[in-house]
Amino acid sequence: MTGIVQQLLSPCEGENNVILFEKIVEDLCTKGYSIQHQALPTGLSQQLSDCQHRLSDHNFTAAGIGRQQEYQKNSFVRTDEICWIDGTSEAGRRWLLWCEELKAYLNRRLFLGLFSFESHFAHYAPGSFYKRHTDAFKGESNRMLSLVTYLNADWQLEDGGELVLYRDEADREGINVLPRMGTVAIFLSEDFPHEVKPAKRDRYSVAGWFRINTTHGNKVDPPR
Ligand SMILES: O=C(O)CCC(=O)C(=O)O
Ligand SMILES: [Fe+2]
Repeated sequence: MTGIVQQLLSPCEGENNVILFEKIVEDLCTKGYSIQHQALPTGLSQQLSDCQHRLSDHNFTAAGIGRQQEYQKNSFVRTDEICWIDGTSEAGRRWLLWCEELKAYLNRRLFLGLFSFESHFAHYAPGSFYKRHTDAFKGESNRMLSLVTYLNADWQLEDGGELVLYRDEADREGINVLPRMGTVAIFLSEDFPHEVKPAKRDRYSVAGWFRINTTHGNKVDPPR
């Protein structure tokens, strides 16, 4: 663990993280994905939720698909709104540090060579969705691991809005994940098509990606 991260964590929080991170490692090795409930350190989900609610509407923009020049809004595919997390808020900083710690742990245990992390708040208004998609295409992207955490208290089955994670292209059934406060879903970005079903309530989350560095020759890896 890096010094700065260690300083900001209580000993107990550090230990809990290691137990959780090890479960994630085991799941990633055996299944390629991991779903963990009440995974975030005490208070962090609530802190993120408060932070997201304090952000006003103008901080959020309609989400798009694709990267850089190919980036485009496409309301057939997704209708959520997003706001990137840059670490200017206390909640954002704590979240980024936790993800940094997870990244270091995964690199140490699995030699993944994860290099950077990017994440955003997302808001799905009632009826919003994100159709079946893959976060990275084989050989084309440097997104290696996708991570989502949810910020919705008292979410019930009838509220809809599940994340459905498909084991491969042929899988039509999938694994359903309710977007409940503190649940974390993490999966190999290239291997798991997934979708967000329309919800009946406002659905709040943070989605993020661990990336490897694809800088080579004189082509520098862009930040996003
Ligand atoms: O919110 C979720 O459950 C998943 C979001 C997602 O797939 C994405 O932002 O790429
Ligand atoms: Fe996705």
